[in-house]
Amino acid sequence: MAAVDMEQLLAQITREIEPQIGTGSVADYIPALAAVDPGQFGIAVALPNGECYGAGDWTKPFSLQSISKLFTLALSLSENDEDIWWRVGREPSGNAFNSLVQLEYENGIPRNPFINAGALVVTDHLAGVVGDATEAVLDFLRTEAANPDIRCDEEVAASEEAHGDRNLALTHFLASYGNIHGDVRDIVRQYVRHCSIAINCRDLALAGLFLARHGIRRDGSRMLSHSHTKRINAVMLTCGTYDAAGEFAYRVGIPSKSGVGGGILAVVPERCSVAVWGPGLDRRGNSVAGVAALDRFTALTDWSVF
Ligand SMILES: NC(=O)CC[C@H](N)C(=O)O
Repeated sequence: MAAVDMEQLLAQITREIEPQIGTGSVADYIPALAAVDPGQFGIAVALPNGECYGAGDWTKPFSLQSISKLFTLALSLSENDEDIWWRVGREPSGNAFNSLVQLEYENGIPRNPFINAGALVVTDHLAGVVGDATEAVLDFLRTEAANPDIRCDEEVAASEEAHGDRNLALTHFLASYGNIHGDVRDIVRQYVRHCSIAINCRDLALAGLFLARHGIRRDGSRMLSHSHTKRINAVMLTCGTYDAAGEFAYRVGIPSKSGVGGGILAVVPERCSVAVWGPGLDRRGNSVAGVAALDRFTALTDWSVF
């Protein structure tokens, strides 16, 4: 698709979903996120050659939140290290992202890396390899987006840590099964800090391009094998939008990972990565305007994995 077409397409999508912007409710269990103006919306598309197009508030930073789970998983697998799959599964949970109930009857092995329990285990695993999982994610995002200014929003991190009983409970519970190897408080802190990274749609789309390029990074080096990339995309499709993944696949049809900051990173293998942001969430925790925009994007381009 020619450059000018992509710009027109994104402007058209932004116009079409206008009635959805500002609907839904902002995440209020993290007080710093509750203060975000819900009437914002941005979309960016990055092409495999590195060109990037956007519309709306696409250069305005928002809280990465659960989308960071995608980067911790990719970084964990990047050493050709499959050990993580002994500690976390690959099945949709059918439960809320921060649910505790499944963990006990599944003996401390979280269903997948994209629910909080699974991401806490992945953070612990990555920390064991690289030392600090947050720094590893920041370094990756800065390099792929060519933006050294990407930072953790310390106010969001402090707010989340101050209201972090559930994540602490999950981590202690995982530790009781031997599925956390580091210090519980330190792992929760690293997890909260990579969730609290502030990023805009442009930088996020660029950082997600490796998934559209079968594991190749911005500088041409290979981060993941073709097969590992395909598998991450598969887990995104089946588990990336919490317990709405079935409906999301039906409506949108491309691998995606959402976060309660209202962002969604989506991938069309070989064609593009797309980042959308709208802070108003539906009851499952996915951005209302973001899902609507991706729905229009795949309908208008006819790009889908199906
Ligand atoms: N689904 C999300 O985006 C949740 C991430 C958030 N940091 C939490 O742990 O609750």
